This record gives sequence, C-alpha cells and structure tokens, in this order.
Amino acid sequence: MTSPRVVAVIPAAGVGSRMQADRPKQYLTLNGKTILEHTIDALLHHPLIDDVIVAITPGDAYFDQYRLREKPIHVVDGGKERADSVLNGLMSLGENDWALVHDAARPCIEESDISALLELINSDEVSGGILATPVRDTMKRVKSSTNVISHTEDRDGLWHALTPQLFPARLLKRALQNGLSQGANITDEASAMELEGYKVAMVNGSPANIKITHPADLPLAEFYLKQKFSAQGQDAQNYSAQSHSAINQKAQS
Ligand SMILES: Nc1ccn([C@@H]2O[C@H](COP(=O)(O)OP(=O)(O)OP(=O)(O)O)[C@@H](O)[C@H]2O)c(=O)n1
Ligand SMILES: C[C@](O)(CO)[C@H](O)COP(=O)(O)O
Repeated sequence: MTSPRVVAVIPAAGVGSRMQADRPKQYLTLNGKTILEHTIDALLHHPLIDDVIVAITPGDAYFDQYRLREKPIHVVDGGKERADSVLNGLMSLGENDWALVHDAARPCIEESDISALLELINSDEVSGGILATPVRDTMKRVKSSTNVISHTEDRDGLWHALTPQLFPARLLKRALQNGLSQGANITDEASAMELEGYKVAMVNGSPANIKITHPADLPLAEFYLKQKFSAQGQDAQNYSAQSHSAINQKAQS
C-alpha cells in the first residue's frame, strides 16, 4: 500500500506584534536568510514531506521581496487568527493526506524531530500528535490582574506544545471548522482535535525548537540555527545552496 501524502502547512500570516519589529517577525533575517525561508527550507528538505503550503497575509509584499514564491511551494491567504490561516492551508488537501502544521516562527526545527513525529502515521493507537517538550520550571498560577501568586501548579505531566503538529487532514479540517464555529479558543491544532475527542500523542521534541516571539528569542534562534548547520556539516550559505539543490530536484521530480 502506498504511504499517504504528507503536506506541510506553514501558518505565516501573523503580524508579530510581540516582536515590536519594523516588519512581521517571519521576515527578520537570521544567518543570511529570513526566518520564513529557514522554515520553508527545513520542510522542503525533509525527504518524507511531499508538498509545502504557506499561508501569508493577503498583499504581503515581503513574501515577493524575498522571492519566496520562486520556491516549489503553494501559497494561500492567511486568516484573522492562526487557526483560520491553518484551515485555509488545509482546503486543498485530499481525503487521505496527512497535514503537518508548523509555525513559520519555528525555524530551528530538526529533521530528526519531524521524522519522529511522522512515525505516528503508522500508529493505530492515536489520531496524530504533536512535538512537545516537558516543562522544566516550577509553574505558578497568578491571581488574575495581579502579580500575586495564587498557587503552584502541579507540573507533573505538563508540557510545552510545539509544532509541527500532525493529523489526518480530513479530521483536522472538520475539527478546526467545528472548534471555530463553537467559538472555542483554538491556539493549536491539537486543541481542536482534543475537543473532538481524538487521542493525540505527545512526541518529545528538542527544546531548541523555539517559537520566535520576543526580541530576546532572536540571538537564541541564531545560535540554534548555527548549531543545526554545523551538526549537518554545513554553513548557512552552504545549507541554503544544498536546500536549493534539494528543492530543485524535488521540483523536477
Ligand atoms: N492570523 C495569524 C496569526 C498567526 N499566524 C502564524 O502563526 C504562527 C504562530 O503565531 P505567533 O507566534 O503568535 O505569531 P504572531 O501572531 O505573528 O505573533 P504576535 O502574537 O506576537 O502578533 C506564526 O508563524 C504566525 O505567522 C498566522 O499564520 N495567521
Ligand atoms: C501553535 C503553538 O506554537 C503551540 O505552542 C502556539 O500556540 C502558537 O502561538 P500563539 O501565540 O498561540 O499563536
């Protein structure tokens, strides 16, 4: 039996308000490439990912300024919230496809973590899953609108949800549509699948897979990207060149 198609969906239509930059954070440059290009290349580079769809803000001039449309990807309009952008990205996926949803703002994703998550496609126990990393600090609940601690949360079994998040496209599309129509607070794909009652697996992923959110995240992401390139025996430019050649081969196949 042929393996199902895996389609990466990259929500990249945010404004990056917490970054307080002169442009949406996905267009800030690290090691010679925009954050979005790092993320697109990481997914295009993975041998088990068949297609890449990017959801961008309608009229996003940066996307063309950085010539990202020249990559072998598909582009759709983003939406008001992240979940709307993801849903738009899912619209063209087929009944048997799997959707691997990955934030544009997470460029440090490792190929090995993607491969570990994709193993879930063969599972009969769960309907997909997510990369996550265990909480390491003591977690406090603060009394609302104060800075006074209400209590300490039990951190046993508490994880940071990361991306990619991997689900059958048909189920995820319906879960997002239902969750959004019920006005649920859908901040990741798993929350929509949980609401539908599906079993969602956690796959322990690298804590280096940070979501670039605040200015302090930029030097950390730069460090992790340098580590990633050197671990793959490549510098940023070389990685970029290798990415292009891998991309071109994919485009010709
Ligand atoms: N309407 C939206 C909002 C967010 N995103 C994407 O979802 C990912 C994670 O969201 P977040 O880190 O919150 O990005 P922003 O919404 O841009 O950041 P902020 O909340 O600081 O404005 C990002 O890659 C962002 O581009 C999206 O595609 N569509
Ligand atoms: C999807 C996500 O990366 C999981 O941690 C996160 O929820 C996205 O960030 P947002 O600020 O909630 O949009």
